[in-house]
Amino acid sequence: MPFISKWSWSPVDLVILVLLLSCSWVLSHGFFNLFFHPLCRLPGPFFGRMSPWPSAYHALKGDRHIWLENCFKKYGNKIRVEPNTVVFRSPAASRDIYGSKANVKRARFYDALMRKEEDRNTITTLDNTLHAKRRKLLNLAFTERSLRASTVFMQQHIDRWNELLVGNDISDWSEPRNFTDWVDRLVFDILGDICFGKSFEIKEEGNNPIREVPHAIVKTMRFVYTISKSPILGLIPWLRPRGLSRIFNSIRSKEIILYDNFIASSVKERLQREEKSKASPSSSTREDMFHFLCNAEDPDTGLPAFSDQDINAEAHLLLVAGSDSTSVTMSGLFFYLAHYPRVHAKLTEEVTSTFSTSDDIAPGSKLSSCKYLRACIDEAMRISPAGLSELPREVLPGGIEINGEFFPEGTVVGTANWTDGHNEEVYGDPEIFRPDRWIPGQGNSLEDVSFIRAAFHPFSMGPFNCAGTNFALQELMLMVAKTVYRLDFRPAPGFTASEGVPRFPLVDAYITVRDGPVLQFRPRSDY
Ligand code: HEM
Repeated sequence: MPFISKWSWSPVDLVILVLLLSCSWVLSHGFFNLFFHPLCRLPGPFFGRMSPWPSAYHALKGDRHIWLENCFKKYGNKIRVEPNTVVFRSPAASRDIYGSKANVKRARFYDALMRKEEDRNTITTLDNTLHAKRRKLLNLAFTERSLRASTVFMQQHIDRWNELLVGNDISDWSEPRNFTDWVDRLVFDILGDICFGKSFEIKEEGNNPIREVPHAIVKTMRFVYTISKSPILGLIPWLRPRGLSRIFNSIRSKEIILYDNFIASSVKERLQREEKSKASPSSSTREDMFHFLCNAEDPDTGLPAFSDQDINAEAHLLLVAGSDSTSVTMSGLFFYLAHYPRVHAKLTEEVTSTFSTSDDIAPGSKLSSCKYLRACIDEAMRISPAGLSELPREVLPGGIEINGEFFPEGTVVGTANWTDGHNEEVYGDPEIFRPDRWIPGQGNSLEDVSFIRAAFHPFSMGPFNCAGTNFALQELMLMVAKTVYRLDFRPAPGFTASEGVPRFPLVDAYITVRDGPVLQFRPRSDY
């Protein structure tokens, strides 16, 4: 066959051919994205409009939120940061995208959060109807009754944590404490107790391999976030049953394996206890979140709403969604309190004048009357938000109007908590930690406060908003009030923020990654 021998390829020829084909694919796609894509007229960084790689690069670096901020400065309040993604910085756009009537669903990004199909839970259910059904059932774990039942566990953990923060020598400042690590442990223990009726006990001294789990979650999220911003995203659902799940499984760190096993065994144990208490109704039932999930019934069939596999998947969601978000708010708040002594003093004054002892601090009208405490928490969620970049939503058939402009089906849209919270047009002095901005009469009119409140959505809004909002706010109010009542704290020597306006450094990985502040604690002198 002279024809074939004439056309035989050497390995070098093949490599060159593959390279040429790849280059022409990338260039023709880039060319299309720049000049013929339906969004081609929108402003944004040149390479971002051409391909998703700049976005993936900043996701890898962890500074995607800062990149968005710089793009807004350069191109205005609407930017095309990826060929098919438009991010906005305006309160009206937030309402259009996340409001209850928005014609959107969660974007494919959420698919990347699952290792395998069986891990699908409420946040990764992309179909709106299925999500609504699942969310209605998940809400059963967040009723007033379950919140009340969880209060006592929260208080016990916080009381113990305060003791540990001070250490043995109460007459002097404690050893320097990396507050992020310490608060991660507290929040994990509370969630373990409330979700499974079993605390992880990682805040206690001694060896506990689960203690590494919060770090392992961060590592996993940084990896997943980069993948989710790369062109590989679209292939994930196809690749998952074709080997990707196996690869993800095999590269799990030992801490994540340990954590997965821990959740699986806790879920199993907790299910058995629930069965037992059903069998002997006279025994006391622990009304943790798990109890409500186990007993949820599908309204259509009357059968248990969640399979054991579903409960396992929801348990993972509750632990990740409930831990990092609360923890970053605490770390941000304590960083700013340590660097703004007047704010710290005003907060302490409010809490100590409201309660006669730290043990009296409990949910109720007195705690709700602490307006400055709530303002400090809001200010922390504005300046160090949980989730820095956009929560991506995909436009459904029929398109959507955002700020009066039409966007077609398939466009990915969003607003980013970090750039929203640092918007000078809304906050005037966004770099300053100023809780007073949330309280009318402290140099602000009622209109000023209503204006910023209307632009502030730390828990998102609409059908995909945070299921744990009330739980999180109660937990935060208790943790902050008890800690400032009992303890004094300061930046450890050598750990004060450098010159200029202090800013708590944050890394974007869909969740907010943080480190520090490094603080020292001691009992308050008049405590
Ligand atoms: C300061 C604390 C918290 C903040 C700022 C926060 C914020 C958020 C946000 C912005 C979302 C939407 C995420 C997205 O669409 O990608 C969300 C979802 C969620 N959060 Fe929270 N969260 C906090 C604490 C908690 C806690 C303590 C729990 C539970 C124990 C929780 C459970 C959930 C769940 C289950 C979802 C998914 C809801 C759904 O898909 O329908 N969160 N949270």
